[in-house]
Amino acid sequence: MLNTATILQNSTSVAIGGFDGMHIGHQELFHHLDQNGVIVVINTGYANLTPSHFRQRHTDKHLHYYNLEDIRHLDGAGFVELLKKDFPKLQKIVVGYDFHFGKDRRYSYEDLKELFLKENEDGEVVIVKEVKHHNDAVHSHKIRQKLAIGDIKGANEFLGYNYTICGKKITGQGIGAKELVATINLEAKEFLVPKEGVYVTTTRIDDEEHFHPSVSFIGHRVSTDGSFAIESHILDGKVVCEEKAEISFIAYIRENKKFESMDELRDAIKKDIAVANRELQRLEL
Ligand SMILES: Cc1cc2nc3c(=O)[nH]c(=O)nc-3n(C[C@H](O)[C@H](O)[C@H](O)COP(=O)(O)O)c2cc1C
Ligand SMILES: Nc1ncnc2c1ncn2[C@@H]1O[C@H](COP(=O)(O)OP(=O)(O)OP(=O)(O)O)[C@@H](O)[C@H]1O
Repeated sequence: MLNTATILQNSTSVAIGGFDGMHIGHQELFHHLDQNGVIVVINTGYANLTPSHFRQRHTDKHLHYYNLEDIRHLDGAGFVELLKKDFPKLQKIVVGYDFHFGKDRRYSYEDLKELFLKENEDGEVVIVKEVKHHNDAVHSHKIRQKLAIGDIKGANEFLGYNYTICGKKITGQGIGAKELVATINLEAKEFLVPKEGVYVTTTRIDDEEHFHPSVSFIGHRVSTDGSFAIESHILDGKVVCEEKAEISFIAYIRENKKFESMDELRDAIKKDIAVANRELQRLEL
C-alpha cells in the first residue's frame, strides 16, 4: 500500500467534484483517469448518499478531500495553484460540463482550461458531456428527490448500484420478536433515509461478507409507539446483530399505515414478506 503523500506526488490525473452518490455520471469522469489518477472531492458537508468515507466503496481510486470552507475564498488561479502544489506531476484534469469552482463558483471549465493549460502546454482538461439515463440527466439532487418519493428503482438506475444506508444497531421497543417478527433496529443519521414505507431489501450484518434477503420498514411506527424507526426483518433465518448493519434498497412495497390492531399489522407484514420473497427470487438475490 502506498502512503497518501506518495499517491499525491505520483498522480498525473485528477477528477474534481462533490461526488455524493458516486453515480453513473461521476463514474463516467473516473473512466478518464489514468492508472494513478486521484478523485478530488470538494466536501460541502451535505453529502448524505455517500457520507464521510462511503464514497471509497465505489472506486478503487484514491480519494483526496478539500473542505469547501477551506478553499471557497480562492480565485480561479488560486485553485489551480493549489492543485499544482498538491499534485506536482498533474497532466490531466477531468470535470463535467457544468463544473464551476472558486469564489462564488465564478469560474467554469473554460477558465480551468485557460488557467491550467497556460503553464502546462502538453496538459489536458477533459470536459465530460452530460450523462443521461433514458434521456434524463443524472445528478445527485435528482437521486435524493427519487429516494424522497420512494422511487428506489429510479434512484438505483442513476446510482448504478442499490442505494445503501449503514447504521449502528439500537434497541427497539421489544415487541417485534414477541408479537410480530424479529427486526434489527438501526440509527443511520448520516444518510438520507428514503420515504416512509416498506421495502424489499437486502441486509448485511456486522462485518459479514454477504447480504441476507430482507424486508425493511422505514417510518414512524404509527400503529404502536409512534416513534421513528429503521428496521429490517431478515428472511433467511435467525441472525444475531452485534453492532451495525447496512440495508440495500431494491424496491418499494407500500406506504406506512396505521393499523387498528396487532393482528392487522401482523397480516400486513406477512404479505410484505411474501412480496419481498417473490421479488428477491425473481432477481435471484
Ligand atoms: C415488514 C414490516 C412492515 C411494517 N409496517 C408497518 C406499518 O405499516 N405501520 C406501522 O406502524 N408499523 C409498521 N411496522 C413496524 C412495526 O410496528 C414494528 O416492527 C413494531 O412496532 C415492533 O417494533 P420493535 O422492533 O421496535 O419492537 C412494520 C415492520 C415490518 C418489519
Ligand atoms: N450527469 C453528469 N454528466 C457529466 N458530468 C457530471 C454529471 N453529474 C455530475 N457531473 C460532474 O461530476 C463532478 C461532480 O459533480 P457534482 O458533485 O456537482 O454532481 P451532481 O450529481 O451534479 O450533484 P448535484 O446534483 O448536487 O449538483 C463535476 O465535475 C460535474 O460537472
